[in-house]
Amino acid sequence: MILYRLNTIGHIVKGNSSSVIMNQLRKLSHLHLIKQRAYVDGKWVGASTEKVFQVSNPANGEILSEIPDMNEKDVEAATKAALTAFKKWSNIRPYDRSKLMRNWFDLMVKNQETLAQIITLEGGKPYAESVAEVNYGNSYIEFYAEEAKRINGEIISGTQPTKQYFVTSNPIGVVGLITSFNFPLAMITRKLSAALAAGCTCIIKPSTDTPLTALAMAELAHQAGIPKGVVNVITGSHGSNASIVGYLCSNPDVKGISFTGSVEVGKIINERCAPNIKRVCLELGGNAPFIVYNSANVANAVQSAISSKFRCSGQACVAPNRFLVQDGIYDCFIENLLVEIGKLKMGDGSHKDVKVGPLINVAQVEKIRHLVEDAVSKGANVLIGGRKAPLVGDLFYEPTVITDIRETMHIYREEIFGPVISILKFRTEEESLLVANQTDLGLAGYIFSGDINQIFRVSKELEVGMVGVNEGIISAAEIPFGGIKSSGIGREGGHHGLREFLDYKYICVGNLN
Ligand SMILES: NC(=O)c1ccc[n+]([C@@H]2O[C@H](COP(=O)([O-])OP(=O)(O)OC[C@H]3O[C@@H](n4cnc5c(N)ncnc54)[C@H](O)[C@@H]3O)[C@@H](O)[C@H]2O)c1
Ligand SMILES: N[C@@H](CC=O)C(=O)O
Repeated sequence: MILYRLNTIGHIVKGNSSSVIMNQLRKLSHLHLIKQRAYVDGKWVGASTEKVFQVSNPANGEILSEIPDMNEKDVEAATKAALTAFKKWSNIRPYDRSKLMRNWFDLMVKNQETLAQIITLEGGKPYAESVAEVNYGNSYIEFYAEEAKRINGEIISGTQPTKQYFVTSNPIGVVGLITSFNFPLAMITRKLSAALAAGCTCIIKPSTDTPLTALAMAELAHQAGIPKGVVNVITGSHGSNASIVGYLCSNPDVKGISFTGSVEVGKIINERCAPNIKRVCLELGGNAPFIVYNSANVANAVQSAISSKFRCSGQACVAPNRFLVQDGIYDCFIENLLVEIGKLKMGDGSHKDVKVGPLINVAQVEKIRHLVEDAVSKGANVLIGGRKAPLVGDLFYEPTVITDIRETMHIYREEIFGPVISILKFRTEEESLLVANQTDLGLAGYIFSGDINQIFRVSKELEVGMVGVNEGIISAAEIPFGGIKSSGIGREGGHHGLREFLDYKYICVGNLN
């Protein structure tokens, strides 16, 4: 029998190894971007303790890889590397930063199929969605490679004739980028590309559930010629997250933290960063209303509901959470919705025709189960689904529609993050706004209406950072993505996203004649 082991740069080679899962490595060895090491200072490294943790495929539980379970000592090494690299990276010509980012973009495009396969393997989303994520994620690299050349200062016209005021834009320094499992590529490129363009160096801490995509991206950044120490990826198990992230938040050499994840962890990060007055950008959870008014095009509203709700099995921060449907079209909307849901095939995302993959882990499945059971116990009606799908796999939950949602139910206020459509009927526009805004969260909101006056009125009143009008997919590299209320602080994407990684410096030249 041929045995395989990892060489010092994390590639699979023939030889003896006791720590890796041989069958899986053999099966995956054609995916040359699957790594078993973290990436620090331009090198592929293990944890200082040599501890590892397993990454598995949520569709079938198969172990995909074992990767380093790092600790504070490992993060310290990454921080030192990023600090050393910052001196050079922040001072090279923006055109040179742009060129290196463009090289990275080209390699990401060239390897898009392998990247998409890795996303499906570790995250479970249907392959077509993974390809869409790679394209979407790459668009941030392309966008910010161009923006890197346009980070300009200002000359301000003053009232005092003997003084001239200048403002320069400068990178804030080393930054920690901590990301969620659900978009393992795009949530990183959205942060990393803006940070690199601004001249910052980075320590990336990908989700414990989906670190392989991040490591594959690091390999391509390495091949693109991005200098050592500029991009570092550290990995950790669920048990190590608090200490790894805690170190990044409290080390004064790390000047900013950009976090994408739950409100719960976002609050911890905000608290940990406060003593050092550290810059934070928090992209947190949502509770999006999806309001369908009587004048809406129902066919469009139904198609948009399907595409925005079932993307990543409902595990998207901007996924609609509460469907508010006006009484005049309520029956018609539901009838059409059920027909479309009946067409959705559930299964392993690597199989053709699968539209709904697994949830990421047992905790997520249990959360959905509890939310639906609580709603049903308080009077909600299940029209379709409403249960786990053990015959498909342990982490599958059936696409579900429940109606008669009330304020007392947990599902009314909490982010569902699963394939469950919860519906309320309303009569007046005033009532719809009252319900839509009755939440602490304010990420996205959707309006379906044929009345232009209503569209402007409701867009203005919705307490959210982003509004989709007659449209369920609103993300793009060039727009400011982010929320208000407890959904976060700051924006990612567009020229706005650069500001999270820049400081202004005002220079006054005085005593001029
Ligand atoms: N607003 C946005 O742009 C956006 C985008 C994607 C996801 N999200 C939100 O992310 C959440 C789902 O993602 P998730 O389950 O990966 O979130 P999460 O908060 O559990 O994890 C996010 C990151 O923090 C790490 N982490 C987990 N527990 C930690 C702890 N105690 N201390 C320090 N770090 C910890 C994780 O490993 C991961 O890297 C949802 O609420 C979703 O709405 C928001
Ligand atoms: N789906 C969002 C990320 C949140 O999950 C996006 O489109 O960027």
